[in-house]
Amino acid sequence: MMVDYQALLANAKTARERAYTPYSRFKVGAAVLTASGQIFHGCNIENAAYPVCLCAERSALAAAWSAGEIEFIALAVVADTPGPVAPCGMCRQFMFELAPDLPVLLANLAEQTQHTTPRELLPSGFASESLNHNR
Ligand SMILES: O=c1ccn([C@H]2C[C@H](O)[C@@H](CO)O2)c(=O)[nH]1
Ligand SMILES: [Zn+2]
Repeated sequence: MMVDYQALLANAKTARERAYTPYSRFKVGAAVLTASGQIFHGCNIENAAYPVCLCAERSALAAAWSAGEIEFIALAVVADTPGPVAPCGMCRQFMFELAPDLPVLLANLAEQTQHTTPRELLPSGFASESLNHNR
């Protein structure tokens, strides 16, 4: 499937506007294109108990997955950062599990971009094959 990254990034920017960030004031948006051609949005949703905060990347992938859209084509993430936004470690692990080779577009509002994948973002990532119960 040909991916319209400009459109995906525009969706991520729209999602970013919906972020709930009373604590950090740092808004992040994400958009994932699935095999059916649908786009699912994600934004960060914070909490007074800080560790409960949900990132935009996990929000978007969970929205798609919960809708039964488990085949991801591409993911865009955007924030108001000096360069392309850098996903947190938890999101890197989360993305690595569900879609290690998913094309990921990291961007900022000025549309400085970086194309990458979860595998590239999390070298030597922990995966289910590492678990004892598989041996
Ligand atoms: O890639 C990122 C980086 C940070 N955040 C969120 C978590 C928290 O709500 C805020 C500040 O870290 O930004 C994301 O959603 N995605
Ligand atoms: Zn994160």
